[in-house]
Amino acid sequence: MPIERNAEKITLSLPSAGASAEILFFGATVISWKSAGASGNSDPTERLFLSKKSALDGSKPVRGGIPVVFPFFGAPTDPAHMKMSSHGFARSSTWEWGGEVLDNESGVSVRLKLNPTPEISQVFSPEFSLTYVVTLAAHQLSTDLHVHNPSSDTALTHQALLHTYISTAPHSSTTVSVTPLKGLTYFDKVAGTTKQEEREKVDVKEFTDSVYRGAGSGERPDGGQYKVRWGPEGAETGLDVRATNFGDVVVWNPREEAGSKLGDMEVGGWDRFVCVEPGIASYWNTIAPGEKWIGQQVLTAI
Ligand SMILES: O=P(O)(O)OC[C@H]1O[C@@H](O)[C@H](O)[C@@H](O)[C@@H]1O
Repeated sequence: MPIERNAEKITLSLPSAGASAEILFFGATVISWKSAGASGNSDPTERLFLSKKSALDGSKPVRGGIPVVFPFFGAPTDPAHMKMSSHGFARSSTWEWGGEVLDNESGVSVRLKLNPTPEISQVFSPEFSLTYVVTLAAHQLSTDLHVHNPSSDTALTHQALLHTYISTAPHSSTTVSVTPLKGLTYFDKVAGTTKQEEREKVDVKEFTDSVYRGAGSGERPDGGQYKVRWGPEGAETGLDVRATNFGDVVVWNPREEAGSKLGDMEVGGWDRFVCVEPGIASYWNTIAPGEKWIGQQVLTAI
C-alpha cells in the first residue's frame, strides 16, 4: 500500500522507485525520506538525519527530520509569544490526518492539519489554520505549508520555517558546501553580528548558525534554490533544495561545541548532517483576514 497510517505516523511509498517517507503526527515531522538519486547512480538511501537520541514519543520536538517551525523562528521576541518555547508550537503539537491528496504512479501525497487546541489557545490567541501537504515522488520530497487566516477582521502575523536536517552520511558534514549564498547579508547568530557572505561555497566546518536574508527572494536569479553537496572532491553527492515564498534560508550545524550540549543529539551527530532551512526568519509575514499563505520546499536527490 503506498499510503499507510497508524496512530503515530503515516508511511508513504513508491515501490517502483524504491522511495519512501515517514511522517509523525507529532509535529507533522517528516522523520525519514529514502530515495535513489535522480542521476540513477545510487540506491535508495536515507536522506534525512535523525538523532538516535531523539524523543519520538511527543515529549520533545524531534531532533532531526523536518520539524515545522511556526508561528515564530528561534527564541520568542514578541511579548505575545513569551509563553511558547523556541520555534513555536507547530513542531510540538499533534497534527490531524487531513486526507489523501494524490496516489498514483508519479507520486503519493497526504495532508495533515493543525487548528487551535485548548493547549495552543493558552499560549497563542490569534485564529489560524495550518495544512501541511507532503508529497513523495521518485527522487523528490515536497513539503508545503499552508497558513490560513480564518479571522473575519484580524490580520495574522507570523514567521515559518522548515528545519530540514539533511543527512550527509556516510560522508562527514565537514565536506558540505551550500551555494549560491555569496553576496547575501546574513545574521551570524554565533558571532551575534550581521555580515556579508563572501564565500563562493558556504561550509559548516565550524559551529554555524547563519540566517541569510533575502536568499529566497524572487528578485535573485536563483532565489530559493540551493545546492547542497558533500563527499570526496570530484565525487560529490547531495541534494537540491527549491523553496518558494520563504524569503530567508538558515544554515545550521552545532558541531561538537554546541551539539554536545544538546541532550537529544547523538554523540558525533553534528558530523552527519547539515541543516538548510528555508523560512521566514528575519521578517514577519502578514496574512489578511480570510487569506492564505503557502510556503513550499522541494528536495531533489541528485
Ligand atoms: O534546539 P532547537 O530549538 O531545535 O534549535 C536548533 C537550532 O535551530 C536553528 O534553526 C537556529 O538558528 C539555532 O539557533 C538553533 O540552535
